[in-house]
Amino acid sequence: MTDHVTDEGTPATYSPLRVAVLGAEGRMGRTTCDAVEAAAGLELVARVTRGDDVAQALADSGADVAVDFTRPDVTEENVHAALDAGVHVVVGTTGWTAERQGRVREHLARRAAEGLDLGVIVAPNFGLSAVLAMTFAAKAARYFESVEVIELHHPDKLDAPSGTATHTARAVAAARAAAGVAPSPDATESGFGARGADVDGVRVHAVRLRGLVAHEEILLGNVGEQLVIRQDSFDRVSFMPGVVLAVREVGRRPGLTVGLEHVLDLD
Ligand SMILES: NC(=O)c1ccc[n+]([C@@H]2O[C@H](COP(=O)([O-])OP(=O)(O)OC[C@H]3O[C@@H](n4cnc5c(N)ncnc54)[C@H](O)[C@@H]3O)[C@@H](O)[C@H]2O)c1
Ligand SMILES: O=C(O)C1=N[C@H](C(=O)O)CCC1
Repeated sequence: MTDHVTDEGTPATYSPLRVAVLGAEGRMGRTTCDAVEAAAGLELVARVTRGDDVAQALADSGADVAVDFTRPDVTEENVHAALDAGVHVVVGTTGWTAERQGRVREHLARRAAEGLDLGVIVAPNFGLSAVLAMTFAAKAARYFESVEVIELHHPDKLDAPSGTATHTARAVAAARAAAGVAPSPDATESGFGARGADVDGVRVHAVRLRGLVAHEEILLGNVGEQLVIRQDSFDRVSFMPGVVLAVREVGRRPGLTVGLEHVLDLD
């Protein structure tokens, strides 16, 4: 494992950071391969696709960092394979429950006890507009009586609600709980299916529509006023500066980091 990068992403002593992309034939995987190939100081050493042996591919390529854009049902297995191979991991795939995060923390602790400090960054959204929207929403949440989240995505998406909306709702709920704010008022007695998912007490609504990529609105309401925070990713290239930043940073951050806001020092 080598230490390769400066803040600018320019190698101090030139030795490119070797990157493997898992899910390389998917929508995000293809875009990530292009971004890695275009980024200073990064070298794309493996395009790992479904059916490949992840551990073998990482070993054969000598990767320093694996980037996972696969599926919610395989991403945890890929992370454990990468940690076994001594490779840092950047994860964009969704589906990271508290239990999954806990198992990865335990695995990282075992590796650290063996003398290998590895980093894993899990980010439900690498888009700057999305990370800022979540951060602003969490800051605003304590000042409003009501808050609900609407996420809007392309119809080929496998999971609902989105990882971004789940992360947003959890952050909003935590901020309101810390401030002692009561749950959003809701007199609903029937038709609960129309009220969306309940994420830590925050209602989250999922729209799937052809033509969309990834979008989120956080609605905050008081008597006589409303604040709407909205972000739109119109193109998957919007995620790439965040992905490249995480790839450069992950080796400097041992342990599990959940959310790009921590890497951007927005927390
Ligand atoms: N964090 C973010 O900013 C962000 C942005 C967009 C999408 N996502 C998430 O990324 C994930 C992928 O999204 P997508 O639109 O690229 O999906 P996709 O279906 O286009 O691509 C997933 C790819 O992974 C491959 N795959 C499946 N199992 C695999 C395995 N075991 N090893 C290697 N490859 C495997 C599939 O064959 C497919 O090519 C989703 O969970 C999505 O929600 C996150
Ligand atoms: O296209 C997707 O799928 C996306 N998934 C992430 C989520 O679930 O939040 C991020 C946005 C795009």
